[in-house]
Amino acid sequence: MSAAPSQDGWTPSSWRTKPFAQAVQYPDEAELESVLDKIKTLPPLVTPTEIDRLRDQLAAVQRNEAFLLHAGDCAESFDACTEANLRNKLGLILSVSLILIWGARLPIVRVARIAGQYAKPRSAPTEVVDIDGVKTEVPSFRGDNVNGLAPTDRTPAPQRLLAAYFHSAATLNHLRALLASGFASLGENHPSGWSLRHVRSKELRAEFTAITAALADALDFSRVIGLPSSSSPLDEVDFYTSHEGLMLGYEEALTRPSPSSKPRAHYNTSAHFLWIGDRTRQLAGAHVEYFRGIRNPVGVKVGPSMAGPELVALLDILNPDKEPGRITLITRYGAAKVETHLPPHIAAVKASAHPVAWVCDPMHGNTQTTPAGIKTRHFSTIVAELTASFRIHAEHGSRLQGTSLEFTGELTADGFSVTECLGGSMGLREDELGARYHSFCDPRLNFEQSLDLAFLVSDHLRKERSGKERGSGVMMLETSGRKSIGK
Ligand SMILES: O=C[C@H](O)[C@H](O)COP(=O)(O)O
Ligand SMILES: C=C(OP(=O)(O)O)C(=O)O
Ligand SMILES: [Mn+2]
Repeated sequence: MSAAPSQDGWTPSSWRTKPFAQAVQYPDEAELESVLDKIKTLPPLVTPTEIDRLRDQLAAVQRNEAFLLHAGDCAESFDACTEANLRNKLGLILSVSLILIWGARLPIVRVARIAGQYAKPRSAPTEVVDIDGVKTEVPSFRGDNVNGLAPTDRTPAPQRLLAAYFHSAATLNHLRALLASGFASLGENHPSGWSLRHVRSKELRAEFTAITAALADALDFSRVIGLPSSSSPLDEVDFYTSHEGLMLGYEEALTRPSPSSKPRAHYNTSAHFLWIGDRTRQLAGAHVEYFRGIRNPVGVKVGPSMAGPELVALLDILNPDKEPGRITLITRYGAAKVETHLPPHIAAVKASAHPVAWVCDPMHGNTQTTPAGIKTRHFSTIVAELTASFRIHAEHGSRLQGTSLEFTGELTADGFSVTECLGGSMGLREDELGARYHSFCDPRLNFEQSLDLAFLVSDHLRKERSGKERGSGVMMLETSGRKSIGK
């Protein structure tokens, strides 16, 4: 167990005296406190040992010895917590990480937005919806742990926090069981659960199969010549969970002192990694106060409204001891703004000598609404921000060390992927968005689009490794996806 940094005045509840952005107003505060008291008695979902291991691995990301894949749903829902969905989601994150390993020849640190990603900050506190033909203003949907998606179910209900705990526990239990049963194995037990049976593109299937076959071959070769190795880069796979730390009452209830460290360190045991959203990162606010005291590695969303000095002030509060592995900066400016905002942020952080992992979230700055009122993102814009981020880091003597994506491996019963983002190799069109739009909040890349993106990033990392790319040109900017991966 690692030593705790000094925490002057911090307690798991010291956030309660600070201004709270995106606050949820419960009609019955006493009921809320009684639900939180119950959660305080429930067992932790993850352990300090796992959390410390992730922090060490993120320190390796900061040293460019690993690459971070942070990905999953914008908002999980209780109803989507099914065996099929969890297999498909785990399958996608493992597939994408294999593709990245192939190109980068680096370990991929997998941190999923799963097993607790239920709360959503919103741009507007209310929205106008149609209820029985009448335009009615109702509170916005804030995620399954706050209120219901149905317009008539928008009153925040404390019992939903308890339901979130149990859905997180069920999710985590199933993921751990799948991984312990060889779900990630590339060997003979390779389950079809994360094969690409449903992917209709022959090209995608062939590329992925070639990679897994080559990896299996390499592993076989190491075995024959007697190198110690596991049977797969994904055996005994490290897989971590994360969510936005928004509902601080819930986070406090799962914040537990580690028995073995002196002074006592507090761990948020609801997930390995938590992040502060772009809407709740006020220096004097409740979220920053809470986050500064926990030992977990912390993500910070960095949007276009963040000023350089403010970013450094935030780092000073969250990581006063400049501890490696503690802070991951997740930049999300939008393709049109990255050029303006990323360079000064790189310069400010460099000058401060704060160790950080730089990660690009190419999703949240690139949301658009179609004329039909559907929230979507275009694959090409996502690629554009990611491309620019790789290049800008290289031009400024820095390095992009990971990516944060909203994607899902979720399939319909008849084996079709969701239709929420435009473009990609399947060339998804605006008039097709309605077909299988299942997201409760932001549009996610579907299985095929996620593989498209993985091949692009993998190819970039491969070229960079072999010295063919020096940070310019990088990934191609096609609206319809990739050409073919490099050999
Ligand atoms: O996931 C991020 C935010 O919660 C989301 O983008 C907000 O969406 P909104 O602008 O529709 O409120
Ligand atoms: C709310 C999110 O993003 P941001 O805070 O960057 O808008 C998110 O990642 O779901
Ligand atoms: Mn989102």
